Amino acid sequence: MSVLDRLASSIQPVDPAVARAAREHQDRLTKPRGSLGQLEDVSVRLAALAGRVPAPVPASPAVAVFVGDHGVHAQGVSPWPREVTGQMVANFLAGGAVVNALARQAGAVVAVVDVGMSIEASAVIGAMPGLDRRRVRAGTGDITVEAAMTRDEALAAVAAGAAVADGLLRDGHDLLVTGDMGIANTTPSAALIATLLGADPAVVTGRGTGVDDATLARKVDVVRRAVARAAGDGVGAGDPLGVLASVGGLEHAATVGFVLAAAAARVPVLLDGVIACSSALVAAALVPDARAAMFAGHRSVEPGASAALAALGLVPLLDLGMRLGEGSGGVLAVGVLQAAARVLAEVATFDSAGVTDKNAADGLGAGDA
Ligand SMILES: Cc1cc2ncn([C@H]3O[C@H](COP(=O)(O)O)[C@@H](O)[C@H]3O)c2cc1C
Ligand SMILES: O=C(O)c1cccnc1
Repeated sequence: MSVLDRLASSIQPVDPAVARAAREHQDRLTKPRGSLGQLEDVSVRLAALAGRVPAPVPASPAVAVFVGDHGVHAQGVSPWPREVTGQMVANFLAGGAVVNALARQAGAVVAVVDVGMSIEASAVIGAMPGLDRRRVRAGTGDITVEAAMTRDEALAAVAAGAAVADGLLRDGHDLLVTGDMGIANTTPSAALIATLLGADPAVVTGRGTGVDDATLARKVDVVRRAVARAAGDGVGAGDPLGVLASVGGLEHAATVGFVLAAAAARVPVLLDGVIACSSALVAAALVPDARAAMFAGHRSVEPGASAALAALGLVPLLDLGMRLGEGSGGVLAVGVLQAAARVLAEVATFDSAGVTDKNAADGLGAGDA
């Protein structure tokens, strides 16, 4: 049985009756119905995922930063050299990156996982204690001319990501967050989104680290060529694993496995930016019920992220104009997700607190207030 079959068979749909019970309980809390906006929806989704009302308040978050390099870097889609992938890995392990600071703020641990660093990137860091070494191959192929990786390599990276999630869950973590590092990885993210959604590359390709107009134009053309090359190889949206292998990245594949393993364990997984959103599209295409475990941490500035979130039916918890990756927008949303769960678990009801409930009398429904 392949890792995908195993994950798919262990992901069950949520029980709509639990979601209804959570919504009814939310509507009895001492506040005007709907006054907590999206927090109410998140609390209902968390309860449905947990299979009980209220859901437990996540107490131990963990972010996994999956690292990979990209052959398409040779096309000039990012101004940053590949070595930066490795240098940032050293920074993560030393606790000095943005994701480390935000994870400390959120009380989250940071796992750094090499699933696809290039030789150039790994050469700059040497032996790195603390790095979780699960490299499937040293960087992908240039997606404008060849598949990023083979299907077997994609499956191996999916398995690596799932194993990381399983390990974190075994260690007692109850909220997972996706993270990524890989210079040029916003390009395969756009290619995944364009292919899976049938979207125009010009609409879903963004500036990544902040490329100039000329580089953006080249990047759109690169994504267009990658999508066309994949189609020429007979790979289309109906074959999500094929799309992942053809135009994705190793950190994307690992993120797919990470998200699916969270869904299998009925544990919420906070998605970060465009790399995570493109990976989540693949995961949802493979196993639609996995969407129940997905929560969008934030709305990345990258246009592809919004396109993917809309297709997934996810509303981001934060919208701060961020465009970093690493898991930064995911860990920043940990407190919001915990707050949503805490409200449903701890706020008194009109009955228990002896507060007069005008909601029903006024005919106010959820969303009206
Ligand atoms: C110093 C530095 C830290 C980062 N942390 C995340 N990224 C982010 O930027 C990269 C993707 O953007 P592009 O496709 O334009 O190369 C990824 O490594 C992503 O994680 C970083 C990028 C840099 C340069
Ligand atoms: O959306 C993201 O996560 C992102 C955006 C720009 C560069 N790296 C990552």
